[in-house]
Parts: sequence; C-alpha cells; structure tokens
Amino acid sequence: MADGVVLLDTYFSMFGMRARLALAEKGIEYEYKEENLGDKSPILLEMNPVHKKIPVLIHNGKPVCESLIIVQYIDEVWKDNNSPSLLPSDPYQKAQARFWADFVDKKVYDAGRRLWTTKGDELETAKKDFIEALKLLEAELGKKPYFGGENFGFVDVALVTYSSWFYAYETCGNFSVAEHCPKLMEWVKRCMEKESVSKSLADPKKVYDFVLFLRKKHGLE
Ligand SMILES: N[C@@H](CCC(=O)N[C@@H](CS)C(=O)NCC(=O)O)C(=O)O
Repeated sequence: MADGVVLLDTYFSMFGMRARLALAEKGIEYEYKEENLGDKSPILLEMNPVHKKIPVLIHNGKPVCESLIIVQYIDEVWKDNNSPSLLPSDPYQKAQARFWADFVDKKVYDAGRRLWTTKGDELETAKKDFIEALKLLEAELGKKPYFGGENFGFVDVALVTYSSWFYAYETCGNFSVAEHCPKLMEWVKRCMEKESVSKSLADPKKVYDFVLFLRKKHGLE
C-alpha cells in the first residue's frame, strides 16, 4: 500500500461521514474508496479483520478502525494544522466529550436504526427513545454554539453526521425533530454553515431513497 491517507468508506454511513468530516476539518488530502458492503473488498478484510466494517483510515499503510477512534487519531496526528483541536486538552473536559460521543453511539444509533426497521409498537418505542436521547443532547448543548463550546469539536463531529439521516427517520417515524428539539436543529443549521460539514454529509433525500431500498429489501414497504 502506498504512503499517504486512504479512507475505506460508504457514502451513506454516519460513521464514515465522521472520518470525512474530521479530515476536512484538518484540511487533509486523501484517497476515498467507496466499499460495496455486499461484496467487501480484500483490502477492507485485510485492514479490518476483526469487525470487517467501514470506515477504515489507512495512514502510511497502517489501518485505524472505529469512527470515533479515527476522529481522535486524526485530531492527534494533524494537531498542528490550522484548525483548533477537536478534543479539549483538559482531562476532565476530554472525558466529558468522550462520554457524550459514546452516548451518541449507544443511544442515538440504536433508536435511529429501530425507526426505519420496525413498525407498530416497536416503532413508537423507537420514536420515544430517539427523542429522549436527542433531548438529553440538547440539554447538554445548552446555550453553547457547539458541543465543543465556541469551537466545533468532537461531540459535534460524532452527532452532526446523523442529521443527514433525520429526514429518513422523520419520514419513517412520522415525527419532526425540529418540533421536539428546536435548539438542536438550530445547532444542525449552524454546523451546516461550515464547509467541512456540508461537503462531508450525505444528501438527506439520497439517504431516504437508500432507506426505502433497504426497507423494500427487508419486506417493510
Ligand atoms: N462502531 C463502528 C460502526 C461501523 C459500522 O457499523 N459500519 C457499517 C456501515 S454503517 C458496516 O461497515 N457494516 C458492514 C457489516 O456490518 O458487515 C464505527 O464507529 O466505526
């Protein structure tokens, strides 16, 4: 494998988008390789033999796996680039940022997935869980412009990629994020004003078409 930076990814992945976004924030040039998860490439299997999942960041031939670990790696390796650090230097603040990013992975991902893979009572529970998780995040954001405070940071990267799935979640679940969490939607708009964010996130309409395709495949439509 040649030197440099390669990202194994898929367009629709909120995890892959985190890596794209962190690389964009730091202004890193890289080779993008779109994976077909139905027919995984030998390089993906070689670089992530444990989970066999995207994203994988390959830096000078060496793989880094798991999106939040990739974002932290990018933040540490390219810390002298012109953008501020994504993670705070204070150990307590850093622990808090990691806590909320972990919360996103545990609660938002799980409830979000149930929003487009279930029906009836299960869907109602998913909706309740999803809104509850977003409300907790909205409270954590408080009056700050970003989760990172004045600067866009680690939790912002972890969560904002989900916003490209909101339209699909809302349509499948028949609810509105803005109605329940207006401040969080203002934060999404604020983040989208950053070029690093807008260019890294998938088009919500395309995400919805993709979700419809998966729902048909699994007999949900
Ligand atoms: N915890 C992982 C999750 C990555 C993940 O679930 N990737 C999915 C695509 S969104 C994948 O590669 N799935 C392939 C598979 O499960 O076989 C991360 O944060 O990177």
